[in-house]
Amino acid sequence: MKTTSFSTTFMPVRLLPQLRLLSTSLPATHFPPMKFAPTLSSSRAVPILSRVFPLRLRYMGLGFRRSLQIERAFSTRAFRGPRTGSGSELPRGYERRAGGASKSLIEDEAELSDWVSELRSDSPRGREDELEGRRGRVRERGTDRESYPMKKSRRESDSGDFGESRRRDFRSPNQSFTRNGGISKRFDNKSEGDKKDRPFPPRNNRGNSNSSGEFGDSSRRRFPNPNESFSRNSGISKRFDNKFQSDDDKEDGLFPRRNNRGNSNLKADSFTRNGGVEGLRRGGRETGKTLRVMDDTEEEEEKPTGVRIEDLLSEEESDTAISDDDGYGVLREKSATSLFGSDNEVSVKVLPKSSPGSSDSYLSESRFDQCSVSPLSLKGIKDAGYEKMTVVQEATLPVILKGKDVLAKAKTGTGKTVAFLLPSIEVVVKSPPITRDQKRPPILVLVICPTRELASQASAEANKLLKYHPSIGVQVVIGGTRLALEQKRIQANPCQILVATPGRLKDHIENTAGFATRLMGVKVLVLDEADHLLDMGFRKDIERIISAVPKQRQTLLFSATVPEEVRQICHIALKRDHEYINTVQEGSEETHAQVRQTHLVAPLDKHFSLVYALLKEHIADDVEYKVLVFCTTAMVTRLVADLLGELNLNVREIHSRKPQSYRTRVSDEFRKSKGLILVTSDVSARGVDYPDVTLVIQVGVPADRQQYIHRLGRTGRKGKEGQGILLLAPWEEFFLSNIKDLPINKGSVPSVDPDTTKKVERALSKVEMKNKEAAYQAWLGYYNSNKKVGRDKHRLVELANEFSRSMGLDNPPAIPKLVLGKMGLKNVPGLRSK
Ligand SMILES: Nc1ncnc2c1ncn2[C@@H]1O[C@H](COP(=O)(O)OP(=O)(O)OP(=O)(O)O)[C@@H](O)[C@H]1O
Repeated sequence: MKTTSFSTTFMPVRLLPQLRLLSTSLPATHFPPMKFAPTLSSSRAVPILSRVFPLRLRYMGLGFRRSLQIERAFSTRAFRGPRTGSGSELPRGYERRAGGASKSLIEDEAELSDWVSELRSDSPRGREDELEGRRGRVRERGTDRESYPMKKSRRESDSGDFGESRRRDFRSPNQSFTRNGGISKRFDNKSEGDKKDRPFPPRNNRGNSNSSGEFGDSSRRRFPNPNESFSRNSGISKRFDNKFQSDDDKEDGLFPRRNNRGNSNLKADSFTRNGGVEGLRRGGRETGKTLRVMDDTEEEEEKPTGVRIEDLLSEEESDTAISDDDGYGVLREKSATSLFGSDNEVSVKVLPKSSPGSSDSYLSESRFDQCSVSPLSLKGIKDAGYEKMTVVQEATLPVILKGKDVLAKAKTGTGKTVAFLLPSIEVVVKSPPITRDQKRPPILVLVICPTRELASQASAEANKLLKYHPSIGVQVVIGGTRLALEQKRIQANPCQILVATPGRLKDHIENTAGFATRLMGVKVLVLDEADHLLDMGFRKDIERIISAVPKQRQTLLFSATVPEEVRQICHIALKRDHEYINTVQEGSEETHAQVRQTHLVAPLDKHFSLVYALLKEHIADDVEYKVLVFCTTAMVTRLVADLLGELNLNVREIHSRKPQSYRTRVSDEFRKSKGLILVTSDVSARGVDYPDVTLVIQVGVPADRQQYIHRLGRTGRKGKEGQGILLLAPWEEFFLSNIKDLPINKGSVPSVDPDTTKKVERALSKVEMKNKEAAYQAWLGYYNSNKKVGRDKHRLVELANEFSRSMGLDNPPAIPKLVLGKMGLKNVPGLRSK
């Protein structure tokens, strides 16, 4: 193994402070003993290459690896029943380890095109959401990126923007709903009656799980009446209250004739949580770790440009491998008593494996007014419709209010945003108010989110909580708009709380006068979706941001997934004595029990028809359907949305190639709508809080286990019922080993009748050729970066051409030679170049 010593010779001067930061925060005693595997690289190209190639460090706990196989025979009925024994046999004292999925670091072709450019320009890059803004800047700066063919097609395609929505059914926009902000506190019984052997059991009796009668009257839920209008109440952030007017309202004839989802039978026990110590979610202390470069499921990848694994690791990362134990800060169990007892440390109690009745409740018995937050915040909380704390709020609030750094893990849709915002607001409340003569008032709370949607959502939630704090301002900087406009806005509207995406924030640090000074006031730094922000795609930006805020601060890291890598590197942001609060109960999965998960394995050429058939079936079952279809890349997303639009489904699309104004509009619409399908790339995978999503379909292999969990987490939020389907080709089945501890069942592939197949083929023939070409190229890029699929280039090209045929193309589209070269695919038989 070749080792190169780390040298600053090649290091840009501006990176030196970050290195200092890293080195001072890497005490040798901070990590458990580990086998040192990687070697180091000093090249400036390394961070870029490390994003280009899907390599990640893998850490593995000693001595335990879950071996339980979940291979229950699956019929479409099977997953409706209770999931006993589906992977809860974890020995005490162990936290579940993340699976060893390889992560594709090229999330979509935007990224692909950017890394192609990076290889030319050596400029740093972030991930999908950030990329779009940067592309804009790059264009402004006049680089040659425009020459990249995919960009060209994007510009062309974007021009149609929302008007391009073809013949999609826009019935929902004319409707606004009455939504009571009340919190759902019940699960609904799943009806076992009326079962058919199909992947989508009818949603009879589901009830809409809104305790205060949201849509309670089923007669009002007859959605197909496009003139029906509802009023909408709280529970939805202000920002998303804009009315969206559709341009189209066509009948597609796909709506069901029935709506069987009446009020539910309640299973209160499974939903409300006993506030006693018994009810608390706890995590066990981590034992030693072994650093590995790869896990069982991974093998050394073939690197197209001949870069070795060791070349992709930085010295900082390698250093972590030789540190010792106790690098994770304090892992303490929290109990409800800690909320109200002044300073007393809580009793430590590890819950046994999930027990009936405590499995998946997200609300605690503790009320907000029982804890020490300011009366005005309490008023805001009340108006937002929150009374009891969620489990993660109960567990983290007292610790954060004490000023401790926290790394918190809690399932999707369980209120993490309020968990970090509320105590942060309290810090502002206790700080001196901004005075008029302060030219550059300090930013006291800085919240970083990986996507624009998420940042907007967090700032909207903050505004809700700040309703009675008129002197506290929130601003959001997310890119997608011209930097100059944003500069003006943040200068004109002083704020103490800033919510930002990393790339745009970094831009402001570097280019906005006085901004860096304002950041020196930061008292609380929050990384939402922390594991994502700390992975290789964002790491450099995050390090830069951390170096721009004071060392004396409180840092909060939140996510639904905290893989070992993050535990290992969280010292980048957190103090040594931080607390790791894991509210995912020992023995319980990281996904929600009330979300039925299925995987279907079918040949690639059947996927389009299957997606259509699955959607049709779901729509027929549930008049209030609200579906997210996740695709591997932005261009594949566009293709699938085009296809479903041609098939007259009521569909929207969202991905990084859409302008921000469009993304915001579609996101708002989907948040408010029912009877709508949103086809999306991973811009919607994390954090986005769309209420009442009934089904999440993931088409093709997700980037990794975490992404699977986050995507699935768009349904089943706040304890509601939901369904997830993962559609894989046979050669993608390897991914299942990464999620084998989750309660996912094998589904029987529905048969697609010849008429449907023909209908889909006809619809595909109407999809624009350039969109198919772009999808093909993007598909190739995505799977090329997957270390399993991309390893065998010949096979990869065969599969890509299968994908091309599945789009109805006789010949695979030609790809620019330059792109093929950068993908390491030059001269691979079966590819056409231009
Ligand atoms: N105490 C509470 N009581 C009831 N509802 C709450 C409470 N706190 C937050 N919520 C609501 O729960 C929903 C989910 O919250 P949030 O989006 O913060 O979840 P999350 O845990 O961050 O999810 P994800 O992991 O997907 O990012 C939101 O609609 C929010 O308004």
